[in-house]
Amino acid sequence: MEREVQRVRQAFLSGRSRPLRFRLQQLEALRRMVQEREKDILAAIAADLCKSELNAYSQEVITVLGEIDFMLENLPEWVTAKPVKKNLLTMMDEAYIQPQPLGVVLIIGAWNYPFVLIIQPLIGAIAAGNAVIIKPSELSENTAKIVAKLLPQYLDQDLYVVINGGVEETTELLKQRFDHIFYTGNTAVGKIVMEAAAKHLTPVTLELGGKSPCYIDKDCDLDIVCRRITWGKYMNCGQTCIAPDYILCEASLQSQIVWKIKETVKEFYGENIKESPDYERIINLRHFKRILSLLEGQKIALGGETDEATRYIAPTVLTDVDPKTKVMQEEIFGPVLPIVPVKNVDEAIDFINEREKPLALYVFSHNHKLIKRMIDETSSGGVTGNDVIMHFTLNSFPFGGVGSSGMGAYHGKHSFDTFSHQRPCLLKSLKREGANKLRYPPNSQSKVDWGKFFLLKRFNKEKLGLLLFTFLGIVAAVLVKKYQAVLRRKALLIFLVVHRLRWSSKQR
Ligand SMILES: NC(=O)c1ccc[n+]([C@@H]2O[C@H](COP(=O)([O-])OP(=O)(O)OC[C@H]3O[C@@H](n4cnc5c(N)ncnc54)[C@H](O)[C@@H]3O)[C@@H](O)[C@H]2O)c1
Ligand SMILES: CCCCCCCCCCCCCCCCCC=O
Repeated sequence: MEREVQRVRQAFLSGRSRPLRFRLQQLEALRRMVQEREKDILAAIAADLCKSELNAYSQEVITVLGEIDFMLENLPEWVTAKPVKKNLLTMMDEAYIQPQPLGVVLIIGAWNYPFVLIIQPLIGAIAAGNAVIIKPSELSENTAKIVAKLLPQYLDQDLYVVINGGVEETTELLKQRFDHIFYTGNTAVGKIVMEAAAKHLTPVTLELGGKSPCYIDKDCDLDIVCRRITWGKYMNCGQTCIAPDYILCEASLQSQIVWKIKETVKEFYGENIKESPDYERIINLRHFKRILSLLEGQKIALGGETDEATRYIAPTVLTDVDPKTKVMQEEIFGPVLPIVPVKNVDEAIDFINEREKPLALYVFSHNHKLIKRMIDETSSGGVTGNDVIMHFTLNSFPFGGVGSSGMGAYHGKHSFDTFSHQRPCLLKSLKREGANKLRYPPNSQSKVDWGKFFLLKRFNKEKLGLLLFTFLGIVAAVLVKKYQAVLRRKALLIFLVVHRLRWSSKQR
């Protein structure tokens, strides 16, 4: 493992991942890989999650292709150094911020969207000029294998490396030194990753999970609300990090919600859900049993049917759920939707704020003010009002959690920033040493006063104009009387002294 990381580091140190042309070419090659090997990729995702290829394409491949195109379009501007505002002490210097790659990045992916969750951060890491080691989830083994097979056929083989394996391999990998670790998965392992990273002071991005609440106000169109919630909750069989985890609403709305979700389930998946190509299965037996244990002692208002052999759990709704029960203590990550009755929006806000900060928050209402209030008075990674999931699709948004749902963010420019160091660069001349005497010892009150003037004085536009005018006058004088260098310095000095004295007297 150590040798593999060393090999990738050597490749990074060769400098070839840095030029813009190279980054664009690698991103184009990645796009070619996705387009040319689409069938293999979709078959792998389909095998891992019992997912139709159409769904695999719309949930994973579209996002990846969109992200590559967005990077290709914007990268030339993002890599360009950006000049910054200067102060009086640096006004003659060059000052800019230059984004630079961090070095060798480790990307650890989760199984639930096994392709997009490793390829989307990879796109950002390549765009920012890094070398990358990718560790796909071992639970989605078909996708892990196809990615390990295809990437070396399209990308630089020493800069971008896939390492497959389980907990043992990841643990070994985490002992190595990286320049950034990007982890997607559950919060408990997130802590393990952060602890390992701390040993090398490696920065981390943690894309974690949590219980994402969904508040339904009585002032709304329940038909539409329930259709949108049904889509986001049962997509990928509930195994989506930003799926609505539970509903908060007034008790009287529960029966209508159950009825409307029931009707929508029929509309989406037909009479026989098991036969629907659009309804997936639980990833493995451990998760299947974990989800079943959440149903114990609950009032099942819809669904509840299961089949262990195929790891099928029907779209399920629980009503009158007690917040102290197990289903409300952990992230469900399955097709089970508890409804917790609350008296009103105040109680819903308190309920959310008494718990860990979620990855997503959803609120449905015709009342725009109520939605705004919910946003202002709670915290979560992201919010969608009157819909679910959709904020994930907008690559101008930073996607990530807050508090126990994660730290850092990615997508679009935010990925580029996550994998870049914003390096401040100040380029001075070896001339004009006279001005520097101010900061050299021995110090004196007069020097401190000058320092205050240079660093604290704010020039408004008028004064800056006057300064520029004087400066141009001096330059003109210099041109005419080249030999009168002494005079030029004196003129500047007089101007500055007058200004400083006026400023000091105003301060007193
Ligand atoms: N925020 C997001 O973008 C996002 C996306 C998807 C999933 N998630 C969250 O991830 C969770 C589901 O994923 P998961 O955690 O079951 O995925 P997982 O089991 O695939 O684990 C994630 C990664 O962690 C590694 N790992 C597991 N145990 C480890 C250990 N002890 N030490 C080191 N590495 C270890 C795995 O090899 C894998 O690569 C949910 O909580 C979900 O909300 C978050
Ligand atoms: C048939 C055309 C469909 C058009 C696409 C519609 C948008 C689909 C959005 C799917 C988003 C998938 C969410 C992935 C979340 C991954 C992170 C958490 O697990």
